[in-house]
Amino acid sequence: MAWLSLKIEAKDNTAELISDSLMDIGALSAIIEDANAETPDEQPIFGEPGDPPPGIWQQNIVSALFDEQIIVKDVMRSLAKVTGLQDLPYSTEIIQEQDWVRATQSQFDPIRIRDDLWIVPTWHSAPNPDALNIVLDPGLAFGTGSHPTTHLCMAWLADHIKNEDSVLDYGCGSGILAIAAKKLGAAKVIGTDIDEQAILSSGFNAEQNAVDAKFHLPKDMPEGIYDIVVANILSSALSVLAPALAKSCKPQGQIALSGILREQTEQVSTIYTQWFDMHPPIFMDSWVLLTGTKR
Ligand SMILES: C[S@@+](CC[C@H](N)C(=O)[O-])C[C@H]1O[C@@H](n2cnc3c(N)ncnc32)[C@H](O)[C@@H]1O
Repeated sequence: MAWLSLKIEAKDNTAELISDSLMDIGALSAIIEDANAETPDEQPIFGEPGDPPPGIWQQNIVSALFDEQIIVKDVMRSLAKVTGLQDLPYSTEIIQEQDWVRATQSQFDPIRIRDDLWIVPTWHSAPNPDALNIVLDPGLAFGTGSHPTTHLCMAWLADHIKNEDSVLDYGCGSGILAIAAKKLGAAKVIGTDIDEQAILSSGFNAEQNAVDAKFHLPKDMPEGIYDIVVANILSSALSVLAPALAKSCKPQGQIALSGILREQTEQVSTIYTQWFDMHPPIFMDSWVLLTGTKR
């Protein structure tokens, strides 16, 4: 058995119309991807809950899967009729049946943060069984460890957590940073996220790693003040949350902030300087980690 993959180039204001229309025409699936993915022009979009729908990139590829027997010219003709869009550039490819589970799993290898700290998908054996291994399945919540911001936060936690520290993970996603914090020796770890799915995933992942960390929606958070506050959220949220995050950090405690693009370094750092002595930024690809000590 084989399928036909049809890829259509689309501008930002037509991608969704094309994708929906392809499903109406009989596609088995249709997805929208950044046409500049994995190039320097890639546009990072997190799609945070509560944001206006970020939707779509400026240049998109709409990828649809059809039965191999489909006549592509007919599909393109129907698409033009339904959408009013003529002469859309497209390409096709025949996809042979494969073991989809294995194909998906093969995209996720263990991720090395340091020699002694790894993120290991559940179906892999640990490359270094003596390391601190965080066992994680790529799930619905953000935080598989492959993103530079997660990597930056985790490496920083590994260098700074002391036994008996209390840690707040603000925007916990999959719970990866909270779990790392606990495995690195923190005495008490709490995570929060506005996304209910993230709270569920975090709890599940903590259990899978046999660590005791608690996760709550912001409205259910117990009062608390922490030695370390880590927040890997977008800079807009970090700016709004600054007074609350500062209040959650003990005097002489540390804050670690990421989700910030290089060009936003100055802007975010200036806000946090009100409460923290900020340290030199640490960069990875287009991203930055900002850290500071509470005065
Ligand atoms: C970039 S992910 C980080 C996930 C994980 N901590 C990591 O480092 O990989 C950001 C998370 O912050 C959450 N988030 C966004 N805005 C928030 C807010 N105002 N309060 C709490 N969580 C928020 C999102 O739902 C998302 O799960």
